[in-house]
Amino acid sequence: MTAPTSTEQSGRTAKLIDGKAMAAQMTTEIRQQVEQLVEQGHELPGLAVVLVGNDPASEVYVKNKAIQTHRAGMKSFMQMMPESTSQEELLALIKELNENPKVDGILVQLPLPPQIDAATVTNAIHPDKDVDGLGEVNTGRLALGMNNGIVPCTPLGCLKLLQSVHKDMTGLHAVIIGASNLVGRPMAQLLLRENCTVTVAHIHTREIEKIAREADILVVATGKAGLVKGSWIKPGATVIDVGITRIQTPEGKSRLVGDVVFEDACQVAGHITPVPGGVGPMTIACLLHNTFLTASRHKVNPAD
Ligand SMILES: Nc1nc(=O)c2c([nH]1)NC[C@@H]1CN(c3ccc(C(=O)N[C@@H](CCC(=O)O)C(=O)O)cc3)C=[N+]21
Repeated sequence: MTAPTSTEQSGRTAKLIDGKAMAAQMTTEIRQQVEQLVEQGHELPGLAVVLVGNDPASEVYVKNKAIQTHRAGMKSFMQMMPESTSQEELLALIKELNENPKVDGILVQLPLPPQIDAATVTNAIHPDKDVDGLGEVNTGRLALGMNNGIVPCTPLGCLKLLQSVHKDMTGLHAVIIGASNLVGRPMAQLLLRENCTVTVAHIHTREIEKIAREADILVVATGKAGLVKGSWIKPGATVIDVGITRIQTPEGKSRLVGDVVFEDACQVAGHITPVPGGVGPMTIACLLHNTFLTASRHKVNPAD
């Protein structure tokens, strides 16, 4: 890459990390693996997605997951439940899905209505069908550095995006902004496993801008649109933007933005993921990957 000269006006220096293309490639590979499994006489892998309530954004995501599941040649089971569903009713459904041999993976779309405790529900999913990797067993395996667990989809997608830029992350300083169970914490575990020096910054962190600027790898997962400005980024850093917020434009339309001010960050970063087209599609591709993984374990090595 040639360095931009001072005469270049809006010299976008950052290279885009194309999550959409990587996800499409992964989906094609999974489809081929599914075909091999079927040729060996096994049934199609099946993914059950449970949606409670009718949040329009969640409905879009869940439908998208079903479309991608079919694209990978796998079976999808959609379970829509009303907003008023009790925790007992949801737990009863999960028990049924745990026992159903056609179901290899179970995902309960978050967030859940207030009468339902997300942790209780997540832990009710059998660890071998926990394709979100959010239950205690798979969380524990990741924390212990074991490689027989299921890794949560979004952090796994972020890792694959990072690996497309960095062959070896040993010794790099990775700063993660956001400490959620869904993204920040498992991301920290994965980057530790890659021999990074890991800092997790969160809502109580002091001098967060200064810490962010020390990052060779900056993963932002706060859900706060435009939190990270260009000035927060070390020149040449790799930036992974996990946030997705739908905002209204002055023209009365809506568009998706990330947690990073994209245009500004492009002037400073070395590599950056766009929103949309970055982490989102990789999250779904990793869900398909996890479903294929659990299906192979159920079907090919049922004793393991
Ligand atoms: N149990 C559970 N597991 C999840 O993995 C989970 C969840 N609950 N609840 C909600 C979040 C959100 N999430 C997304 C996945 C894909 C896109 C995605 O494909 N985004 C596209 C744009 C989609 C659009 O146009 O709206 C993109 O970024 O290019 C976005 C968001 C998974 N989540």
